[in-house]
Amino acid sequence: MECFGAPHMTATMAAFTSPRFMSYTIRRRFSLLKHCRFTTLSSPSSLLLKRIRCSAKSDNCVAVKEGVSEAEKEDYVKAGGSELVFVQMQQNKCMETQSRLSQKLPRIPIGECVLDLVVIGCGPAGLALAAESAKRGLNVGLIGPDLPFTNNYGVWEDEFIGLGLEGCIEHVWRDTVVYLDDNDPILIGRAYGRVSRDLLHEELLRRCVESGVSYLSSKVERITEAPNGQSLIECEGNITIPCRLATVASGAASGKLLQYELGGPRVCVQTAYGVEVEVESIPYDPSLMVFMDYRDYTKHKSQSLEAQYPTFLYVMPMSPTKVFFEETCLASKEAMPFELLKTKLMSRLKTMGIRITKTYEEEWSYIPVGGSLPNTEQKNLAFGAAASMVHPATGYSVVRSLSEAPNYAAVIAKILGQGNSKQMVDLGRYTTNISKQAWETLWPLERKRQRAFFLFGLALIVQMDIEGTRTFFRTFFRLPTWMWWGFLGSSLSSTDLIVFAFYMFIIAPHSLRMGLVRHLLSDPTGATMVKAYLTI
Ligand SMILES: CC(C)=CCC/C(C)=C/C=C/C(C)=C/C=C/C(C)=C/C=C/C=C(C)/C=C/C=C(C)/C=C/C=C(\C)CCC=C(C)C
Repeated sequence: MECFGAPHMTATMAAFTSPRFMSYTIRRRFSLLKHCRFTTLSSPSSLLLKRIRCSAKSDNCVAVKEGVSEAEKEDYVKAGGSELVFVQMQQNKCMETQSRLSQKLPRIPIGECVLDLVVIGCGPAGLALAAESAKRGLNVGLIGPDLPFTNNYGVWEDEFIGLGLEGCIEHVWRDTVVYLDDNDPILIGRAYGRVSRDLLHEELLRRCVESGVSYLSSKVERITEAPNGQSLIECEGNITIPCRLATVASGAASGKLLQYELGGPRVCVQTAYGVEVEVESIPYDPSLMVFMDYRDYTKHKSQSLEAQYPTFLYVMPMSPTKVFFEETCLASKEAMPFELLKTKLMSRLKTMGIRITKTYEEEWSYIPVGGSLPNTEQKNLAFGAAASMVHPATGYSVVRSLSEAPNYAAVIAKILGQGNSKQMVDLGRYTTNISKQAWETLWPLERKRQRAFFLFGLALIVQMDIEGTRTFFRTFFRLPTWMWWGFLGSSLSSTDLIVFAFYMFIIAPHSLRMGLVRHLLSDPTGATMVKAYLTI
C-alpha cells in the first residue's frame, strides 16, 4: 500500500539506498505538478541508479533492468535532475495536505547545547521514537528532510486500535478475504484498515510538538565520535550537532550511518505495483478487503511469468467503483521488474473483465526483506527498518515500529539517566556499553530466534513456484487463528513458533511436508535457525 502518480510529467521518487539495502517508493500524481523530474528522498547513489532510472525527457518514471553507468548518472544530473529539485517537488506536493515539520517544531539550537538524543529520519518510526523519548524528559532533536509521508499503510484494525491510532484509519473493511484458487475463498475474520498517511503524519507530528522535540531539516552525512564521547551528527552545509546518543531511523537506506553483521542472509525483495482507479464495476464484495488473490487469472497462458515470479493481487475496494489494486510479489531473490508487475496487473484486470475509466494514483513499492541485523556492538542506535525491524516474511513494519517506540524510548531514557552528562562525556567506552543495553532491548535473544525462524520461512517462500505457494498458504490459513494472526503480527514467542512449525507440518499435504524437511536440512537458514534456538 503506498504511493501515487502523475500523468505526463510528474514523477516523484522516494528512494532509500545503501550498499546493503535499497528501498524506494515512486509516486506519480495525475493532476498537479508540471515541471518536475526526479530525484531521491535520501542520497542518490550508483546502487540506486543501477536499479531505477527516470527519463528526464518524458518525465515518466521507469524502472530499468539494466545498470546505469556513472556517465549516464552525470548526464542526468547535467540535465537538471537534482536532489534539490526532487525535494522541492516533494515539498510543493506535500504542502497540499501535510504540515511541514519545520513549521510546527522549534529549530534545533545549533552550537548552544548538547542534545540527549538525536533521531535521524522523519518517517513513522523516527517521529514516534522522537516523541516517546521527549515525553520521558529527554532533550530530543529530530533531523531529516522535511518531506511528506508517501506511504499508505494497510493494517489490521485491532492492531491500530491497540496503538490508539484508530483515528488515522481512513477506511475499514469488516473482514478480509484470501483467494488461493477457484474453490471457496478463505474469510480471515479480521477487520483491515487503510491508514491515511496525512492523518498519521499529523498525529505523530502533534505528539512531537506536545513533547517538545526540536527539528533540523537536513541530510546527515555521517556520525562521528568526539574524544569526549559525544556523538557528532555531521549534516550537509557543515552543520554539526553534538548529542549524547544518536538513533538512526532513516529506513532501510541507513547503511552508511550504521554497521551491520557480516555474512548474514541475503536481502530479498518485496515488490509491488499498484493503481488507485475508477472502474465500471468490480468482481469483489466492496465490504471485504482482498489480502491476497493468488488465483490463476492467466489460465496457463503466461506460464513463464508465473513460474519466475508468483504474484498475487491485493485489493482495497473504496466504493463499488473506486478501488486500489496492487500486484505484489511477496518476496523474490531478485527484484521483480516493475514493468513486468504492471503488465501482469493490467493483463489480470483485463482477464477479470475490469475496465478502468479513470486513474487517480499509481504506486511502485520496493521493500528489502531479510538481510543482516545491525551490529549491536556499535554506539549509534537504530530503529524501524534501519534496525531490520521489517517482518522478513511479510514486509510489514510500521505497526511493530509504532508499538515498540514507547518501550525503546523508556530504555534509552533510563540508560541516559544512569550517567549524568559529565560521565557520559568523559567516558566514551561507558557510553558504548550503554548503547549495548538499548540494542539488547531491540534485539534480545528471543527476538533473534523469532527472526531466524522468519528468515527460514522467507527462504522457503522465495524458492516456491505458484502452485507450491498456493499449497503453502492453503496450509498456513488452516492453522488455528491465534497462530497465523500471531505469525503475521510477530507476536508468537520462539516456543510458540515451534508449536506453529509442528502444527503446520502435521496439517500440510505430503509434498509440503517433504519440502519443509528438505528445506530444514539443506538451506543455510535452517542451520542458522537451529543454532539460534540452541543459543542460550
Ligand atoms: C507499500 C507497502 C507497505 C506494501 C505494498 C505491498 C503489499 C500490498 C504487501 C502485502 C503483503 C502481504 C499481504 C503479505 C502477506 C504475507 C503472509 C501471509 C505471509 C505468511 C508467511 C508464512 C510463513 C513464512 C510460514 C512459515 C512456516 C514455516 C517456516 C514452517 C516450518 C515448519 C517446519 C520446519 C516443520 C518441521 C517439522 C519437522 C521436521 C517434524
